[in-house]
Amino acid sequence: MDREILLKARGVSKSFGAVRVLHEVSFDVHRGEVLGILGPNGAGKTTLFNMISGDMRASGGEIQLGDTALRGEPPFRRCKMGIGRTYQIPRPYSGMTTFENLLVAAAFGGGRSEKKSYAFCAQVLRDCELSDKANVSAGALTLIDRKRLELARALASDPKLLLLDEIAGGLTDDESKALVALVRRIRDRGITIVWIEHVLHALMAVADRLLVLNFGEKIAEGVPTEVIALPEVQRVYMGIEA
Ligand SMILES: Nc1ncnc2c1ncn2[C@@H]1O[C@H](COP(=O)(O)OP(=O)(O)OP(=O)(O)O)[C@@H](O)[C@H]1O
Repeated sequence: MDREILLKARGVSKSFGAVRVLHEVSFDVHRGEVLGILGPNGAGKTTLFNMISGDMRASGGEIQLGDTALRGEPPFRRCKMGIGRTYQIPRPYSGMTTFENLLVAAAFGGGRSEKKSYAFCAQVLRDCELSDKANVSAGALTLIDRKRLELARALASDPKLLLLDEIAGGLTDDESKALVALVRRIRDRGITIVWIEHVLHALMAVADRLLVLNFGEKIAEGVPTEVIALPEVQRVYMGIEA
């Protein structure tokens, strides 16, 4: 695998008042990989995404995309720099059609003429198997299609780095397999992915490496099969006493 570092996080911390939710978390994301993030509820996973996307300001530490420090950059600038993300609670414009939602996201990511945006969004729709829902109002989509749309919206901003926040929950086995196949296709197109997911088998099917958080601290990082076999990971994540 190419070991070039696309995202570098060093000592990232976040507190809400006296409550510390992330403590000195450091890791690298290599270009072209899928890094899975595991951790029990409240471990700080989404907060970590908020630090990367700029939705929240870190209390300490540094994050770099390539050679560029992200400190002080607002979310829309980070999006234009190539960071796309999904949200645990999807945020489509429900009154707009699927295609219109993508056009808005593409305009936010920027850099394309209107004509090129149309062609690009049509391609993203095809990739995400949503072409036949292009003119359906986002509010009327089924769960799997809402998840596809959330992913498609992030892709429409043309990211180098895609942050996926729990997109596999609540799906049937077949739907979750289809989602895993889609994540693989996105990775194969050269987009680097960080995926927070509780659905372990989905994550294990595609992640190149895993990082585990517990109480805001990194407790493990490495090859997925080795990481999930660690006694501490078994204890905190799977509730298994070693
Ligand atoms: N805006 C906020 N104000 C205060 N506390 C917050 C805020 N956002 C998150 N927290 C707290 O920070 C901790 C970490 O939350 P976070 O959502 O990052 O966890 P998570 O690992 O993503 O959990 P889950 O798997 O349940 O989504 C939790 O205790 C949460 O209550």
